[in-house]
Amino acid sequence: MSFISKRIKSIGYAAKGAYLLISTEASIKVQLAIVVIITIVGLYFEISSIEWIMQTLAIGLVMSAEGINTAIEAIADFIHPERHEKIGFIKDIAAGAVFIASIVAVTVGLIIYLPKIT
Ligand SMILES: Nc1ncnc2c1ncn2[C@@H]1O[C@H](COP(=O)(O)OP(=O)(O)OP(=O)(O)O)[C@@H](O)[C@H]1O
Repeated sequence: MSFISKRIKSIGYAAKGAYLLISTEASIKVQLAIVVIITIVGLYFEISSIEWIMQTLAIGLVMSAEGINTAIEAIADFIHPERHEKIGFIKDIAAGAVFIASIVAVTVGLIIYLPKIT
């Protein structure tokens, strides 16, 4: 198989993964709803290109972290379905990464919108 067709196949698997994430993970569905709301808010306040870029990066950061967290949870449950202190620790730090990304995203949102509503 050529380099190009291999890469195209990989993009197909990745797109399938994104679909699986959106169709199975409740937290990603909530984040997608937030994407729709924040996009409407951005259009309403006519935010600048830089603000759109910051907002898009913040959302992408959270959703990517959530996807990786979901994958880590799935691996943990697959390799060790029973409760174990180490599995709890691994899941907690993976969730911690999503928490940090979410704080960054909220901070970006506050920097963009607080001056517009005060
Ligand atoms: N096998 C386990 N052993 C020890 N602690 C666990 C185990 N599974 C989960 N936990 C604890 O429960 C928390 C929640 O884990 P869980 O896998 O249910 O994730 P979640 O955030 O509820 O995600 P989701 O709703 O997508 O499944 C973990 O962060 C960890 O503290």
